[in-house]
Amino acid sequence: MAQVMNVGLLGFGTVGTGVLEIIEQHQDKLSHQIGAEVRVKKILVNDLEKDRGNLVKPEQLTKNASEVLEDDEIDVIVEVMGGIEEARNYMKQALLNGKHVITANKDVMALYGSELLQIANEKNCDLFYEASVAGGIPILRTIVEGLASDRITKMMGIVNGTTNYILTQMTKEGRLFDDVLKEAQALGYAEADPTADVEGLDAARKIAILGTLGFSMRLDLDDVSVKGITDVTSQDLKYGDQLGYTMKLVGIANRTGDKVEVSVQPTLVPHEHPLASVDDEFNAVYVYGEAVGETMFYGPGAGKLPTATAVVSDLVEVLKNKRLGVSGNSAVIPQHEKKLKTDEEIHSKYFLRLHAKDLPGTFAALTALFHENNVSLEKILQVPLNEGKLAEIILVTHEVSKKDYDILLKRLEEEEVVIEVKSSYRTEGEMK
Ligand SMILES: NC(=O)C1=CN([C@@H]2O[C@H](COP(=O)(O)OP(=O)(O)OC[C@H]3O[C@@H](n4cnc5c(N)ncnc54)[C@H](OP(=O)(O)O)[C@@H]3O)[C@@H](O)[C@H]2O)C=CC1
Ligand SMILES: N[C@@H](CC=O)C(=O)O
Repeated sequence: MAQVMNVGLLGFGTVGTGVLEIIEQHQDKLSHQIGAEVRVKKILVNDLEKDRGNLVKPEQLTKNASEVLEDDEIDVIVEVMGGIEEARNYMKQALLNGKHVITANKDVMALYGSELLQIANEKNCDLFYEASVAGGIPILRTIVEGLASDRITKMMGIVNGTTNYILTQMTKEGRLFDDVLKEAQALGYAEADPTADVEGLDAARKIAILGTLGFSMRLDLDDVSVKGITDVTSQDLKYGDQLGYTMKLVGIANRTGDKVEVSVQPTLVPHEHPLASVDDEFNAVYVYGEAVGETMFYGPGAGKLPTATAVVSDLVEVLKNKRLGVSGNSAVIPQHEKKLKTDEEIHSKYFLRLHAKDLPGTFAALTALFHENNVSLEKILQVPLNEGKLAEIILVTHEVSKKDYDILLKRLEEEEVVIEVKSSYRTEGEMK
């Protein structure tokens, strides 16, 4: 009789139902790869009364976590319930009980990944989390295994499907932020609380995970400077486009020498850069390695089946390791001490939009300020507003240190001819 591998699911929402569907529909391929039948034995949910069609038998569902975590017949726990403290505790408990764990939870991995990985190592268990970054793109395995021989110096990623969907629909269809967000929620892309998506926190968690693995340096969420897309306006998108840029929420992790910078912000990417054409819920991660040069990985970053594919592929890896009697976490223990760049060491170009009095001398005053603060200009666009009483001025700088740029911004806000600094964005990805 064929061997059976029992799986316990924590959560049966968008991703959880996808996991069950893939296990059932791809059973032939899975059992061929691992030499055993994969069976979902027990599923933890919140609400036993919820209509789940005929996807599961009522006896598979429970509200009692111990029925999943303490079941000796269950070999692997798949955590797809989301949230932080409860999910962390369940994963911890599962590992302490000697069970392998797979999770799609970037919130927990960004905050408590090192604690959980340590327990996994002590207990000789696997802890895999491929689905936690960029949904269906196998980016973590690519960084840890595919590029193991290289020294990665830069990663730039569109790693949040919800915000990419919103920005794409605002840019291409002229739709309103709130309407598109509702649609992204209905499509299952957004987090239970979409604030984490639109405020950039979800992307920050993912870039912290990517940076930790890519630079082999433990990067915490607090190390990531974060700005979301809630202040981005249709005017910003329009003027960005006129100057040759597309707006994206970009996570950046870059390393110079032994120092790194990790950040997430709305960023203007040149139209010709490959990241500019990554639309809707799709994600992409651009990775630069000293030996390999430029690479880019593209695919669906959210949604039921793409995310579940990553989860079930982790499951196959766990079950293969189990048969071989090995565990696979050692490659992810950071090797380097954390060293973060200062604002003087972070360099970028910036897009700046301001309203100024339309008077003789306005430009002289502005350019004097730029000169005093070591900022030189690459592009300028001026649009008259309010019958010529006001000028909308859009500028793109050459590369400047974050320190000098922040001082310039402050000085601009105090300058008499400036009525308001409307917006300011980093621009990244100039093609060499
Ligand atoms: N959706 C996506 O595209 C992606 C999601 N992820 C991550 O995957 C995880 C799951 O996301 P998703 O499937 O969208 O979430 P959903 O909200 O769709 O599903 C959550 C599931 O977990 C159950 N659940 C939640 N809290 C508890 C609890 N305290 N006790 C018991 N059961 C609980 C819910 O039960 P009930 O059904 O009874 O309500 C539901 O079945 C999250 O960590 C998310 O960040 C990662 C990549 C992409
Ligand atoms: N809310 C997330 C889901 C996947 O991680 C996103 O929009 O990318």
